[in-house]
Amino acid sequence: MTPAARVQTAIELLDRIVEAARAKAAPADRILAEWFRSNRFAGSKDRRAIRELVYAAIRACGPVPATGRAAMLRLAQDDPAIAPLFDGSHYGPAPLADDEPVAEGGVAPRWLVDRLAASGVDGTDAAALLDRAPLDLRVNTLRAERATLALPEAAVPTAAPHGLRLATGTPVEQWDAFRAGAIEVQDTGSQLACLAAAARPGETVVDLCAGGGGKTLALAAAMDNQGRLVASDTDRGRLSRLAPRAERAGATCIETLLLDPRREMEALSGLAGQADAVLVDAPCSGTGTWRRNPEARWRLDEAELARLAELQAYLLDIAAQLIKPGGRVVYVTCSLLDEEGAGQFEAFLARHPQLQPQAMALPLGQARGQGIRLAPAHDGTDGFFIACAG
Ligand SMILES: C[S@@+](CC[C@H](N)C(=O)[O-])C[C@H]1O[C@@H](n2cnc3c(N)ncnc32)[C@H](O)[C@@H]1O
Repeated sequence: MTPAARVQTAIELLDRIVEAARAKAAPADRILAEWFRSNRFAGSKDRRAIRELVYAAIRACGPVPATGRAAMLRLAQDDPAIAPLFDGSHYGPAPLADDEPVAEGGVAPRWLVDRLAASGVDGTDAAALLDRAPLDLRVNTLRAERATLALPEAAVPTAAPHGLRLATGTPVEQWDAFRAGAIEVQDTGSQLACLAAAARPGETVVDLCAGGGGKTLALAAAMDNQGRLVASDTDRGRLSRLAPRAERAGATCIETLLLDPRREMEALSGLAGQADAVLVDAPCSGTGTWRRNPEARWRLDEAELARLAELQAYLLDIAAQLIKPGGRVVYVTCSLLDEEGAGQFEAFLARHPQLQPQAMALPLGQARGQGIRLAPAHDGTDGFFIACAG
């Protein structure tokens, strides 16, 4: 494909991504994957270039752009190599007309920029939410040790006790160490959220919103496979991805538990007052993960944020029922908004005066309310709010 044809393809894909974001339909990654699958003439260099253009254009637009072309013209303001490719060549974009609309730049839609600023995230802190994320690994201590693990490429130790960092795009999934379960791909922030849970061998631990088990596997390693680790979620599809991952990782202490939304305690009743620790990695806006998923900021609206905040409070209250006296609730969201972080946790503590905030020994982050906030600009991790009460 010519460079101009790549730009035109990226424009057409952006049109689909914008439409899907408005309709809360397929995410950008899936739209790209489907296009690549059904257009085999695009070689690996074309695919890489198109993906780069699409994601750079998504990052360059704050609010949802009107069209893919307007989004690409916004990117062209930052990248002087793009405008000359609007040359009307075969398969390329039509030449530029006078006064063509250019999409608005910025970090996010205005209402969301305001919410972030109200949570103390603005200027360079806000801009860093759209940085490109590095590739972080967690060495699985059930299979290997960071100090002695040999990998095909040199990796830099991170602040997380078992963490390593590599350049984005390193094909770790093809490495023997990955196939053997010695390493997991996991952002440093996620690893520190698991560290905050301080799970120990022999404990009863509930990972209430376990999803595909990214954090469950880290908890199993911290417990050295000794004790009871219950991974629950309401999403059957996500939860079903945990078993093969656990097998690869050699994690044998995990039980999965599928929950019915709004009837969670029916399945969890046997654990009421039993858990040493409950990790609540709650569904959230994901404002801390825009580095990986920049299009998420086009999908969020105020009603959705309010729905998520209500669900987070509800899940925290379930966690409070599950811990035994002296047990702990560890609350995590990959969001930088106070309504999903410090404010949410403060309200939880107010509803449960028997619980006190607990100190967490984390090597990164800044205090925010009764917890700790990790941020791309300050910590080089995804954004997270992490807090513990017991
Ligand atoms: C942030 S994700 C969890 C990610 C996961 N812990 C990991 O590390 O890979 C939030 C999860 O909460 C789940 N969830 C949503 N509503 C829930 C509910 N009522 N009870 C339990 N889990 C719920 C979602 O299905 C989703 O998997």
